Amino acid sequence: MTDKPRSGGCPFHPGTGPVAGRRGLMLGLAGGGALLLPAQAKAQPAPAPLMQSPPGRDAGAAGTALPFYGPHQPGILNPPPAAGLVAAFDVLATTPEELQRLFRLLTGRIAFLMAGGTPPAADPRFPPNDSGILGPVILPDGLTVTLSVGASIFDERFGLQALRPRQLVAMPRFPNDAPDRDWMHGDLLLQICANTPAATLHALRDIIKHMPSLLRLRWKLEGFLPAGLGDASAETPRNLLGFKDGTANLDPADATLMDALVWAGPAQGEPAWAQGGSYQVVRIIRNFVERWDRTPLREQERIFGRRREDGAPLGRSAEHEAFDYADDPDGQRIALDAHIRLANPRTAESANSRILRRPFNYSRGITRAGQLDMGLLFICFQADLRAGFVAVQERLNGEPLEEYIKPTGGGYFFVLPGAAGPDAYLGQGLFPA
Ligand SMILES: C=CC1=C(C)c2cc3[nH]c(cc4nc(cc5[nH]c(cc1n2)c(C)c5CCC(=O)O)C(CCC(=O)O)=C4C)c(C)c3C=C
Ligand SMILES: [Fe+2]
Repeated sequence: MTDKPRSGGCPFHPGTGPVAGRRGLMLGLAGGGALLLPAQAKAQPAPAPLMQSPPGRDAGAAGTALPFYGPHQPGILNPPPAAGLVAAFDVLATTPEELQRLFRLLTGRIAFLMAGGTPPAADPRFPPNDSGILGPVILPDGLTVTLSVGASIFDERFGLQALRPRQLVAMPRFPNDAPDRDWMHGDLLLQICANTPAATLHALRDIIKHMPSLLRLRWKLEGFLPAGLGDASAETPRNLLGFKDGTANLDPADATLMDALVWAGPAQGEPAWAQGGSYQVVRIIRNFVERWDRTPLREQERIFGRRREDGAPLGRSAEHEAFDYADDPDGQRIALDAHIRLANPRTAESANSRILRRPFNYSRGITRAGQLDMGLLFICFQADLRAGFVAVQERLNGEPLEEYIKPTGGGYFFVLPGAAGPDAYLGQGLFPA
């Protein structure tokens, strides 16, 4: 993580915010617990045990608070935890001033939720201050909330047309797509990730409750990973087609690589305010799992170009073995139209199209035809949308995997730069000082 934690309290609940330290952050809770908040998700000792933890939960994990303040928002470089959802909103604000108020309010809620604390008791004649689903003390549980904007926020409503990130448009339809407009686009997107679904839903409900006149939910999808990655050394999680997904991802610990391929700014021709942001692509991709489960293993592996059992590239012996296609020009080992070969042909030219993937699996009931409605909540980040996602997707168009997948929703968004400190707010650069 490149986020630098700073000291800061919640503007709504003074005294509940974290106190910054170089290596870790201590948070005092009303319930009597003391939490060690790791400043960097990797290279940190295990969080200190809590005196008060939810029954049956790993106390250390529940107490983990990730830093919110810094040049970039959280939820991009830190390893994805077990639960992640995306929620797209239409903005009900009608003036630039109301939009600014919305960004300030959102920032305050996110800073509070990520730090954790005790909501103040309310007069019982009024609605409680908190949903209560996490109990009386809100444990951060590795929560990150990442705020992005869609192209529509730059329409005529708020006078922001000249500030639109230059590649931010409504996501177009790709050849294999079956777009469902009820599950697409949005003025704002929140990506909410945590160790448990309860923590993500708690955060979503808190945010919705606190800004009823400013936001309307447009669509939402909850995702999960078989076991949260927790740290970078954890085993690569499997998708719902049974394959390890994330093996050849960019290394988020490589700051030079992140600067070149993930973080946008004037170097990519973006407006100055966008420095430290990133293009976020969300794709809801249904998997036809009934058909997949009746497909021979050899065919499944040919389609991806990797072994199902251990994720090794076909013809190699280990998941993370370095390789390219120079010794396999005719596709004897890895077919020319295998997913990994099209996605990244490993040529000098395709090096520019590498993207940071951060997908979750999803499962949302059944279709009208009585089939399982599950698949991949594909999420990726890049500094340059055309050079990144669009170039990769165009190479994938027509791939054999398409027989088993159907993209139905999602959108293009731009992750706002991080809030520098407690006096700053997300989206601040969009408004005159
Ligand atoms: C446009 C970008 C991509 C989409 C959309 C996409 C969908 C998708 N992918 C899988 C499963 C796997 N993908 C894997 C690798 C991989 N995928 C992409 C891009 C998109 N995938 C890239 C850039 C890569 C890395 C290629 C490389 O550098 O070698 C793998 C292999 C393991 C891994 O490296 O992660 C799997 C498995 C599904 C199921 C899916 C849509 C439903
Ligand atoms: Fe993929």
